[in-house]
Amino acid sequence: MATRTTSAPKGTGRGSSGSKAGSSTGRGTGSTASKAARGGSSSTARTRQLPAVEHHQPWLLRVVGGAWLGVGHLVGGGVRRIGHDVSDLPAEDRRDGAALFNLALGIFIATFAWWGLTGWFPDAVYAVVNGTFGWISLLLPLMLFVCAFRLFRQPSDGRGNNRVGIGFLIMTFAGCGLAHILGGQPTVADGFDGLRKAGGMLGFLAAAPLAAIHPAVPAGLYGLLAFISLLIITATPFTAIPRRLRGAYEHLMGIDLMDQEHSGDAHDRSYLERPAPAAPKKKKRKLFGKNGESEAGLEGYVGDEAFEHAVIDDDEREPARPAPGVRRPTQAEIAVEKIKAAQGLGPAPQASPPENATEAIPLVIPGAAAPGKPGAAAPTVPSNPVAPAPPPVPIPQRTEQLSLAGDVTYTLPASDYLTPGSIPKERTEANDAVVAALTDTLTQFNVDATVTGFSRGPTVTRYEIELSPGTKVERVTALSKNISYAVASSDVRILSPIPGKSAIGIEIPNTDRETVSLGDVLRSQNARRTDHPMVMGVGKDVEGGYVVANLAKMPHLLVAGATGAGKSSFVNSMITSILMRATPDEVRMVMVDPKRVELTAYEGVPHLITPIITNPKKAAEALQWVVREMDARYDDLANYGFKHIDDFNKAVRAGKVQPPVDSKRVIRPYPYLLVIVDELADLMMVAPRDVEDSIVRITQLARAAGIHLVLATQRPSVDVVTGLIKANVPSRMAFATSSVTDSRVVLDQPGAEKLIGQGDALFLPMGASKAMRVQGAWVTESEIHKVVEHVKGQLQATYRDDVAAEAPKKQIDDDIGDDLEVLLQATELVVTTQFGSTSMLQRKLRVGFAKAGRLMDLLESRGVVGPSEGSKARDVLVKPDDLAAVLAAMKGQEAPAAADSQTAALSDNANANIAQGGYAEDLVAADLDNRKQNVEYYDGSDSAPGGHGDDEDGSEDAWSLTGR
Ligand SMILES: Nc1ncnc2c1ncn2[C@@H]1O[C@H](COP(=O)(O)OP(=O)(O)OP(=O)(O)O)[C@@H](O)[C@H]1O
Repeated sequence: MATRTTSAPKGTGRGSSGSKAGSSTGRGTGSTASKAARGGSSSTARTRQLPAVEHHQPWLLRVVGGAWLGVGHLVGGGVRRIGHDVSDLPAEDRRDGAALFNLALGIFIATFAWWGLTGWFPDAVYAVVNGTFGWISLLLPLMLFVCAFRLFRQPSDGRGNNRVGIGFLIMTFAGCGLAHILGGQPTVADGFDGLRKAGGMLGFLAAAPLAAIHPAVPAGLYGLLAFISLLIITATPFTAIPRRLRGAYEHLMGIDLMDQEHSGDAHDRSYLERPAPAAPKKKKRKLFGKNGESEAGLEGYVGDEAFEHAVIDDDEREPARPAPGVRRPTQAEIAVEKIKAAQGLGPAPQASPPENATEAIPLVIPGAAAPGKPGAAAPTVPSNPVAPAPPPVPIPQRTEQLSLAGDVTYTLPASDYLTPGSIPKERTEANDAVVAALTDTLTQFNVDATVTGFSRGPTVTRYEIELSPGTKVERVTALSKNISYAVASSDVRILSPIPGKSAIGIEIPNTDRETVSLGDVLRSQNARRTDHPMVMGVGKDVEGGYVVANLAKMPHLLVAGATGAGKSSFVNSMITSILMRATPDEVRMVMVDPKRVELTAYEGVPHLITPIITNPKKAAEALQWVVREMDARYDDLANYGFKHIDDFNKAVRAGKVQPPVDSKRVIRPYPYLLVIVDELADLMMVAPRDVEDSIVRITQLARAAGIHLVLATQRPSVDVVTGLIKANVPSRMAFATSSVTDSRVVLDQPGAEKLIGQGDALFLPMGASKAMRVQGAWVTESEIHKVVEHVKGQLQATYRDDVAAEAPKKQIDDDIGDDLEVLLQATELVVTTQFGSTSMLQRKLRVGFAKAGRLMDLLESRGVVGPSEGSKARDVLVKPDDLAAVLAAMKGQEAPAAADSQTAALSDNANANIAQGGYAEDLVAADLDNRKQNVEYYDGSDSAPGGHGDDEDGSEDAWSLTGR
């Protein structure tokens, strides 16, 4: 009390606040902690008082204190470097003074208890210590060393340190009692020597009164107490004892290693060490390997994969908390089961054999009482232990992909270009304070619910609340404003329930956010689980797990958020991920950056197919080029009978795709094509119809062609992200939006408006029902520069000049050339028969296959027929009645008056064709030229190449695009 009176701010006239503080402290740890959580004035006042206290310290004390701390920091620095390095602990979190004290005391006691140092001073202290604790004093240095080690390395884990300290105290007490019984129950009358050889004075006082009843009473009681203290120190709940014992046994016997070999780790190791391919049976099954191809070779197709999803799963992540009475098997148990199964001794392991135990590891919070259960301690369980930052193991180099087409050797960037991030904190005092504040709030409002744990992510911590039976969920959700008030944060988000758990989640921003480095995400087990070139590091989720996703499976992504929310940083992480993992032969990119600044760093990387496009008009044209590229790829897929480009590529690599006889075409695997638009709004302003049409066309079909769109915008309004675009872009990444309306546009649900910006995002990959909160991966400018310099040093960019070039406006006649006559005949034939078949043109007009295909393309571009539909005949869009008008328009004559409407309809058709799959009139020439530039023209014999001569749409066979 005296301290509080002196430390209250002087002369501020706030005597009442001082006394209020006094009373609140009197309520115990919980309320003090809740005040800390509320931060603001109380904590500020407290920090302000400190210098005043220090000022009044005598100088000698300050010098000695400073020296002590100096030595503490020195020793602490060394201890923190041992094993798993935690040397970058923030200075304000350290407790080196207290740790050094424990260490010094331990050494001091050890000098005489262990090493028998004599002298008047050690003898005197020995007499005191040994007289008090008996031979248990031998163990004291050990306990003090453990405490010192924890305080040096985990000073912020206050509750954990207290737990260990309390455990040791109980253990000492119980040990002395036991030692007294085992030492023959000496009495004081027998002399102190007898007491010293037993449990000392403490043991005598603890055990003698009970021994009067029967010696078995203190023996049993203190034996039990010693056992309990062991559980407290090791944070082992009763229910987990068998599991821990088995775990320890298996660890000692080396069974855990076998377990790893049998499970995911083996895959990772094999990844690094590249064992001979002859031992796949023990490997975890990996369905899709490089370029999404099946490891099983050509037998597997992309379409074999059920429940496809974009996020690379974290097998090691704790699954949902098991229902009461059901326990998940441990890794070790699974290993044992597997071994038994392999030996024919038992069935293969089940995913979750029911057993009567739970997994929770309660950590007791002193003073934090569970609501509705007065006096009961609320256990706090980090529901999902935070994954430590992955050790800086280099991202494995994929040697098999290092040679590019044309015998170019390509080395992927070294993983140390991306620096490791800060070590994640598992739990800080702020977390404990929030737990106390939440508990207080629930108690105040008489809600029968308990804060059962929390998981700390980089940006927010999710606290879990479990309701007592009969308590309504609404009773907690209705408290959202009170909770915000109690924790002094307006960004509280309530999840009811946490997906996969019977618990309510309350997400509260961390006062000490952590940066998620892209390097760490790409080095994580999840990222190393696959070497698919389209995998990107997304960030870290609320449970501290690394989120890694495959862009090819999204298959298109909308990134939206207010300015400064972190979109561009996300796009940077995405591009850098690709540059780190993929060669230009595997992934090519088209970057559209109307803002002109965001993506300039990537100019010149060999993955680009065209220089970065900054002009919105050209960007719209580039999208149309993508449509054409997609169509060309589809033609190949249709001609060679594949449904997905991965399967086609696989067949090409296996030499199973041969170009048509007489063709000079060299068929190469198609790279994935990633089209990144950094500001969609700018494009939509210039050419909304064209852009929307192209996007819709690409998004509807491009997945199988290996073409993927990423559309970013800071204006997620309905005029930018139109209904059509939304319907076709299934994956969403929402950064903080300025309104709930914007959140609904992006995610179809509210939530993004509650995000706290700077990389805090809700990720909704295709197929997921609930958005996942992630802190986006962060990559610095200098890291980007290093990576870009490296890849530019490997290979020069070779741009295609037709992507964003002005589409040449050719005259119709030029386009048709000498073929006008035959085109007119073809038109007549198709319109009168209402049958859009290339083979028919070939037969009736007696033209070669290639020419029939070209005529069909011209008819499509002029809106006479619809787009190719594989082997089916094309739709005929012109009625026989309108034939005259169409023919006149083709000849360049004025359309007959009666046919005016048809001419208009014709041009409408042509426009509509853009959306439906055809090309606008003025793009046709570019398209054809484009194909000619990149293809070997199959100068057709009458039979279709590649054995597809009977296809109705055989024209498509005549044009073969050379894979780049
Ligand atoms: N993942 C992240 N981790 C840490 N900080 C981030 C992250 N993402 C963004 N930031 C911080 O937020 C700032 C703004 O981010 P960014 O430029 O990506 O926003 P934006 O949404 O692209 O904004 P604009 O639309 O105005 O370009 C960055 O400079 C950085 O300081």
